[in-house]
Amino acid sequence: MLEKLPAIISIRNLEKSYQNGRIENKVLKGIDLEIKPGQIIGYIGPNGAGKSTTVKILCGLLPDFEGDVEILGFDLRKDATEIKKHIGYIPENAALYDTLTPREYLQFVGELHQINPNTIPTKIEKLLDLFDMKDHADERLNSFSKGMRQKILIISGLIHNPKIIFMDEPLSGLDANSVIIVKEILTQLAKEGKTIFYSSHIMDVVEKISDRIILIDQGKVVADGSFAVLNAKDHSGSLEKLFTELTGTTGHSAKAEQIINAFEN
Ligand SMILES: Nc1ncnc2c1ncn2[C@@H]1O[C@H](COP(=O)(O)OP(=O)(O)OP(=O)(O)O)[C@@H](O)[C@H]1O
Repeated sequence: MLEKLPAIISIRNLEKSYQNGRIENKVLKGIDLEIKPGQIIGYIGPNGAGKSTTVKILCGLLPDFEGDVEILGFDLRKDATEIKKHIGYIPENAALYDTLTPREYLQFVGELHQINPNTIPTKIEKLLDLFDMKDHADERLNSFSKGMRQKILIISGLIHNPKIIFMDEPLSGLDANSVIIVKEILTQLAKEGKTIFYSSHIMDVVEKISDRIILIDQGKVVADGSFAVLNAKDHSGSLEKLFTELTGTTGHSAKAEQIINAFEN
């Protein structure tokens, strides 16, 4: 069934380099992916693997890349503005307008997305209530904790009902109840046909919510499949173990001991 659906995101030979002075740092070294609609894609990899770079490219924030990307049938190079209408981006941290209140900020974001201004307040009210933020609706954002800011960021990424939601470590700073709510929201959104591209280091969440897990290391895809399929190949038992086996970072207790020794001696 899923095989027959056209890809909602199609990535061919994606490459990206950063120039650090005279030195070129090639971060993505040929990523090929076809992503079908209505799935939660867990995008994982070690620090510096190129996850945020991929997400930023797909959201049209880094136009300088090699390869071809099509999103919703639009060419990312030519039609980034059209694509941006249909996607939501929830980064780990983002600059919010600190002097605004959540109500003002979300109204502004809603209007940028050209939602009918009369319907935005009802939407905001509902979303703030769901995230337990109603009591803070008229306080300035500069007084908010990290988790409270993250909730506003999540709402602002979803307010225009995007078809594809890109999330880069979105649970950062959220308390246990909020994490459960966001996990539930993502599952529901995928059931409604939304596609979620979810990049994170929190392995147990990725393992639980993802229909498909893509592991990248040093700019290349090193594993791709559902957890059940990947686990059947590897028999690691958990995504965390699979991650460490495939990215070659074992011997953690010896490393911890070396670090402690380095401080003590
Ligand atoms: N603006 C930039 N200028 C130069 N180099 C960059 C820039 N952004 C990222 N890099 C480099 O690109 C590589 C990949 O970074 P990226 O943020 O995509 O990794 P990541 O997989 O998201 O890592 P993490 O898990 O630590 O967030 C790193 O080596 C990083 O130093």
